[in-house]
Amino acid sequence: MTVLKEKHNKNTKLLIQDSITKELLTRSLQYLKAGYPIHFIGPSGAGKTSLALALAKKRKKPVMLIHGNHELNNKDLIGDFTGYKSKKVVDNYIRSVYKKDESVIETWRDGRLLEAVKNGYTLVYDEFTRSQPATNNIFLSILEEGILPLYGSKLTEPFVRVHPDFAVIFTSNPDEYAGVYSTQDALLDRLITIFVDYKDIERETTIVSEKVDIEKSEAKVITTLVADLRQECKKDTGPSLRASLMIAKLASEEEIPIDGKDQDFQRLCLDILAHQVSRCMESNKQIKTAEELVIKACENTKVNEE
Ligand SMILES: Nc1ncnc2c1ncn2[C@@H]1O[C@H](COP(=O)(O)OP(=O)(O)OP(=O)(O)O)[C@@H](O)[C@H]1O
Repeated sequence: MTVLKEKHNKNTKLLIQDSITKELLTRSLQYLKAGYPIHFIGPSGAGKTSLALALAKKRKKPVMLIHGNHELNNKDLIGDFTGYKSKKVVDNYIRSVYKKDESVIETWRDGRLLEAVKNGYTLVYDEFTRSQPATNNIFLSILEEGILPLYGSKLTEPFVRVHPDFAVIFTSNPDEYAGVYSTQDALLDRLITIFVDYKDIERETTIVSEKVDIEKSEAKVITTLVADLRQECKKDTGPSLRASLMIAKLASEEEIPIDGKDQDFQRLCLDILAHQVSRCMESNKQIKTAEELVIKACENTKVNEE
């Protein structure tokens, strides 16, 4: 017999604002208001993008989102000619007179950065160090001179003035992460860089229990287990809050008991955590060692009713 549990639809997109997060958002908003760009840097899954989006929302201006990647170029940022529009008028109203007027014009589409700069939007440039430093150079003129140069765009005006309401929030992973470029000092020098680290177990537990339909004591089992495994990894690597949220969501939806001794729960933890933990291992039996660590961490868990 299946017992149907009543599930509440929790908002998985919601940013849980504990006092530390609230204070950080308030400070950052003040810096933005004073005209300084914010840069959240920290390990994967620490909550930088969520913070950046929540901060952008607080400005109550339209938000433009750009994701860094090594193929991003000035055409994506400034804009490009997308094709041609032609117009032909043939006038043969009087039979003895034949008049033909033909014109072809190129059609231009603004890039995301140009649109944000012109209209005073809040730009969230997520993982900006995944774009090539040369691409990001354009931000030097925006932040220093308050202009967006229209390099190589064939447009008649050489630059666009930055709208006074324009603001930018960057996020990035530290330099040692795979696939990121080091940022030019000149750009970093113009940003207020705030380190966003993993949260402690209490804060992660509150987030997991607020976002997923499980008890706080159950959320704590998961976040403690994940934090224990994170200890096995070097600084800034290892499983994050994202892994805790995945385990909690799947256990809740699949009705898997949150019990470290339960085989289904162990299987779920292995699937979500073992590969990530194995990447931190130096032994030549990485995956096996990681799996053993995950099972050990599961078996060490205890549910305390709160
Ligand atoms: N304060 C919070 N409240 C609710 N959820 C949060 C909070 N902080 C982080 N999360 C959740 O944790 C997960 C990871 O957050 P996010 O994507 O913002 O991390 P990130 O630091 O940008 O990671 P990456 O560097 O991998 O892009 C997301 O599912 C996000 O919803």
